[in-house]
Amino acid sequence: MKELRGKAVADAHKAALAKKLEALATKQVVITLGILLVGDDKAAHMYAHFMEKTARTMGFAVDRRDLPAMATQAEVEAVIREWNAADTIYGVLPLMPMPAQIDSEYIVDLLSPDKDLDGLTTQSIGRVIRGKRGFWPCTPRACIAILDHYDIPVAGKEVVVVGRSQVVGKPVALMLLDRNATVTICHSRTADLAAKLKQADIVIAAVGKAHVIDGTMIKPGAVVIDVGINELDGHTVGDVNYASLDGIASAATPVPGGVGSVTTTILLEGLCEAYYARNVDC
Ligand SMILES: Nc1nc(=O)c2c([nH]1)NC[C@@H]1CN(c3ccc(C(=O)N[C@@H](CCC(=O)O)C(=O)O)cc3)C=[N+]21
Repeated sequence: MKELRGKAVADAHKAALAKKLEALATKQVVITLGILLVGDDKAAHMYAHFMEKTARTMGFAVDRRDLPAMATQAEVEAVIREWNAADTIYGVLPLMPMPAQIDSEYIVDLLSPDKDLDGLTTQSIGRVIRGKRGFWPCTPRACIAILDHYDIPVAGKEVVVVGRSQVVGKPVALMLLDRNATVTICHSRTADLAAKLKQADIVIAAVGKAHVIDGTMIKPGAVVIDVGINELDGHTVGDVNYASLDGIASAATPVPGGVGSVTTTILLEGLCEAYYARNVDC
């Protein structure tokens, strides 16, 4: 079974991005990423840390705001309004989930769609549905980047997406539909998940439950893209029991070291696109 490592994909995208940034560095251009973290969700803190570190290493500026778990709606809104109006802020990453007292859907839709790098706003989702250019959610884009990097054909293939979240399941299904796959979306109410999975040439696992899928449920030769990032006995594991795929799947992404390690670079590509979108003459 071929291991679809995210690092090779991230490195290829980073190399192309570094070239673009080199050209901008000569013009003393400062491109700032706004990172908004509210509360103490562990995964959100981890991602904010990865994102800030990678952004600074690549030469971007970062304005990171960590608000306490008891922050008020007004305090969170104030940061988004400030960044919407700030010329040097080209993109914003509002980490999810936010604490229960915050209306995060309202916060997301307050964000200017031109700075919505993670494709969370209603307008960005609408662009995905219409197949229009714009900021599509980064994790689905990372899945597609991995399939492209390893030359895995999608057109005409049976794809089963497991999970129907707004940030992964639904957008990735639409993006694969856009590439002429035949897509089935399975979820917690699907009657016979194993039977559906057995039809799949490509499986996108985006459930958020450790090892909910194993090799007995996979068609021999299928490709498995595992979006899950779960804790199990102190380790990070995916939605798929990776070891059980051996001898069954033809290729699969590991967790960690698969999709997760690509999303950071995809978001920073969007940050650079946002700069060019606003400075078309450059
Ligand atoms: N608006 C928003 N967008 C997100 O995309 C988002 C979010 N909020 N909130 C938090 C979750 C979590 N998340 C991760 C992405 C990559 C890794 C990652 O790079 N993981 C590495 C290492 C994992 C490990 O070593 O534990 C890997 O999979 O190789 C982790 C976590 C994005 N999130």
